[in-house]
Amino acid sequence: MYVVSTQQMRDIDRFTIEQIGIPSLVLMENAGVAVVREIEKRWSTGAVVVLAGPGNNGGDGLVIARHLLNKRRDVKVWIFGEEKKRSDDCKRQLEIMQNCGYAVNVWTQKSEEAVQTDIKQATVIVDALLGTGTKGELRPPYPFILEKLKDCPGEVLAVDIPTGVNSDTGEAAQYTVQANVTVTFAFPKWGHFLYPGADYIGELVVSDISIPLRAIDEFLLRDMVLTKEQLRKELPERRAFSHKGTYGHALILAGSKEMTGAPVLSASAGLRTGCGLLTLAVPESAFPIVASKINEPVFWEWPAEEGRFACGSHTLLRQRIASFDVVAIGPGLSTWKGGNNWLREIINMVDVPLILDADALNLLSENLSILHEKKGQIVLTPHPGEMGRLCGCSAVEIERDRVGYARSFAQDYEVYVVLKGTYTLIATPNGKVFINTTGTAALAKGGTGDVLTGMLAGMLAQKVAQDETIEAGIQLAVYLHGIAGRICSEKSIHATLAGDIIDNIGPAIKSLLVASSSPVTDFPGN
Ligand SMILES: NC(=O)C1=CN([C@@H]2O[C@H](COP(=O)(O)OP(=O)(O)OC[C@H]3O[C@@H](n4cnc5c(N)ncnc54)[C@H](OP(=O)(O)O)[C@@H]3O)[C@@H](O)[C@H]2O)[C@H](O)CC1
Ligand SMILES: [K+]
Repeated sequence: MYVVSTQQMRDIDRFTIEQIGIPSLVLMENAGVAVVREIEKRWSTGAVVVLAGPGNNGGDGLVIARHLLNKRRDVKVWIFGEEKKRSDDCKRQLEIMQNCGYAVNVWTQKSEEAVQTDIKQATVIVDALLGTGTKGELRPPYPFILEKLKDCPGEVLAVDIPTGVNSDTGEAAQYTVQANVTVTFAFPKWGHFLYPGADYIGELVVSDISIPLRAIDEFLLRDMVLTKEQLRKELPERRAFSHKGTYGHALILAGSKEMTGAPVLSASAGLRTGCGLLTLAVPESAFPIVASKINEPVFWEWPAEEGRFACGSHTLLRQRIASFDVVAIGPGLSTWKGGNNWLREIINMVDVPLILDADALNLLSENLSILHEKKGQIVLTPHPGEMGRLCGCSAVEIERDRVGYARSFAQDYEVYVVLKGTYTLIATPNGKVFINTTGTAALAKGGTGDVLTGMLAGMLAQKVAQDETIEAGIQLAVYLHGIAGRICSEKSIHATLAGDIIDNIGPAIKSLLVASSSPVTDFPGN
């Protein structure tokens, strides 16, 4: 499913109206009807209050009110903002309401009590105050109204985006509507997925409003939200007549004397994700402990220096490199003086996909230019702190513009960037960004990153062995990691361990194969 910026959505609207010939009022009618469908599905009885602003978001609200009144629902409508500021389509909708004989209350300072009473009595409040046209902190009277919404007993449905959330950056105003459900139109906007705004969205429903498929090519849409429907087709096949060689051979370089758990987590996750063979290289001083914890990988005792990978030991790798379909480096590695050179030799040698995680990213950040010496594709999996070190800024700055940092880094260095977070981003060397929404707070624990690295290695090994491109493999691993986390969180969001995620990779893969009735499927170009 494509995700768009506010400007892209505006351009697509204009194209649909001017070039395709669908009048703006038809788009608005479709938007309103789509919201009514969701209201009827969730709240088939009870009083409704529609709060409408002066722009087209308010216009949508008036359409919603009209259709609900046509169904004889108990609806109170309030319109806010100065009369002279009303958009043309909002004015049209007001006239239509009058022609239908339906009352619309116009907000004035004196209406405070009446609005408050209506809000208190409502089963559902429709927030059609401001949508994608919002700029900056909310001006009066909106803060007052939103303050009242905080204590309302009913639920809130936001039209397009909750009032107060910036639809591009996800910034939230001091007063922001906390929605239970947000119904957006045609395509989700970036602000639906970026923190803190994403926390105000509730369930997200994307509804078709007659935007034509042609708009996708016309505006070169390329950024996407990962969906089950799309990824299901990408899952590597498991054929009856096959053997372990069919599903690829992954090499993971991980661990140090002090960190013996990370290699185990990564290797188990890789094998559970389905690769045929996995070789786990660990420094020889860590080998006895690691080997006592896991049976399935092939082990490789790497010469050690002070309990971590010894420098100057690459000849061994050079001799064996051709047997691997993917290489992952990083979990539990630790950092050391000269480590950047150690990594540089590997980057120079490996011509299959190379995943760099954790301390491999920290070693890399000492001298990023080694990325230009790469022979194959590189996948970096930073969390915001590691991304900050790579970009020379703080994690806070990264979080302020996750999409921008991930996209430009991936393009500048021609690598894939998997920027971890509640909604993990995947940025590609050619400038696309994918967003994954399957994350859960259960994953906010040490070791889950090691699991993701293993899953990436396991999935990419299969893709490479089957001569497929790695982009979908990266998407699948990230998506399934989140689903496995979600399955764990059904038991306990607090108590989930990284190992539990591994145990649920199987159920996660299985769930991908089950068709869902996800509401975020009703959009063009899926
Ligand atoms: N394809 C679609 O997605 C369709 C979407 N529709 C709906 O249209 C809105 C966008 O409508 P627009 O008229 O562009 O903008 P809004 O209604 O969101 O808001 C404009 C008014 O809000 C005022 N405003 C802006 N910022 C603030 C603020 N911080 N405080 C108070 N008031 C604010 C603004 O006033 P200005 O003085 O700033 O100009 C405007 O009065 C979209 O979200 C969808 O819901 C279409 O209906 C169908 C197609
Ligand atoms: K809104």
